[in-house]
Amino acid sequence: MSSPTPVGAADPADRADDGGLRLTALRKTLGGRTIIDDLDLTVQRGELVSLLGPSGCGKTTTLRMIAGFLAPDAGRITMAGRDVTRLGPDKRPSAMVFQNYALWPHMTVAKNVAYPLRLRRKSRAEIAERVEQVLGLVNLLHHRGSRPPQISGGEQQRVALARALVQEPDVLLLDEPLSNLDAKLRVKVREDIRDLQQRLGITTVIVTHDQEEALSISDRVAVMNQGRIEQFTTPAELYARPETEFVATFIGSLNRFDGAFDGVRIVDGDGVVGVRPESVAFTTTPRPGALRATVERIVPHGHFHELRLRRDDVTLAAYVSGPPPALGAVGFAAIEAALVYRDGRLVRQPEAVVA
Ligand SMILES: Nc1ncnc2c1ncn2[C@@H]1O[C@H](COP(=O)(O)OP(=O)(O)OP(=O)(O)O)[C@@H](O)[C@H]1O
Repeated sequence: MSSPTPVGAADPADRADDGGLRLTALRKTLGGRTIIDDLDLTVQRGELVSLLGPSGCGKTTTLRMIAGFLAPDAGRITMAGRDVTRLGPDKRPSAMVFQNYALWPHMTVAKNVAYPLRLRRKSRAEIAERVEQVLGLVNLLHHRGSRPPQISGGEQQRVALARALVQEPDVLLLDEPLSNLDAKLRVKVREDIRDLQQRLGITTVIVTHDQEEALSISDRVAVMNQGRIEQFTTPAELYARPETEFVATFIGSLNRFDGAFDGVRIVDGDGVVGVRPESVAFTTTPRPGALRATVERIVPHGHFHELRLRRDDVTLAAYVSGPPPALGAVGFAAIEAALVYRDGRLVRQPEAVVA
């Protein structure tokens, strides 16, 4: 028998909360459209979670609600076990790094970083000490007297990060933190962020539309689609067992066929079969169930090649390591594993087929 929870009593779910971040039944309507719909998400203390999804799926809206810049229409947000749903950004134990960094161009790096502490009326001595400490953490001590326009994009990003960290937040929020950096710097900065996040053990949520970025630095990834979370799991699990057709298509590359899979080949059926290019083996000798196909295109990717194979009106992407076959060569494409979806949901685990 259950009794109603008395008003003001702690929610049992909160007591189980280990101190991270919890979103419960979050909802937001903007311009007459439901942008976020009944969204639940639990981020453990010290965990790094990415919100990943296509443009317009509601990632930034979710992050802004977590930060307190946007009020949800319904639902609850707790941080470190405390309900913060009705608190403004400055009253929450969270700090945000904005996509455009939002630095004051006329202030020095040190003054930018000190800014949130000055707002909180910390003493001069404490401010000086904490600013030095955090500039050390992000390797920017030598730039403490520079102004943002005088330093590089990557350095500006570190100033923005330092300005968030100096607040010693329980929850660190980053909105597309790497989108303004060039490809090479992006990889370095994302590793730096991950490194720092792990060293400080800080609960972190990152918004990104870049799957490689999300998969490479996150403990878990929440894939969003049209205001909902499609799947929330580890990067490895997300890739190996995408639970919906949307996730399978969004993460990595996929050969997509209408039909069913009999363990060796695509057959008639009312589902969708997804085959990763690395699950297609291309050989010169026939194999049971393999499709005779021609190498129509070869794309080098450094340590592997991507082949486009054609048989009549069917094309198939395959990855091969080692020397690629010749263009126009005829061989046999065998499907070694497949993901099968019905009504958009995974119905069968990928399986290896021994020929
Ligand atoms: N103030 C607003 N009024 C009306 N619609 C809005 C408002 N703010 C955002 N939206 C809409 O809400 C949807 C989600 O926007 P949001 O910025 O959260 O998406 P996103 O996933 O972060 O996308 P992106 O990767 O492009 O930044 C979009 O369709 C957007 O047009």
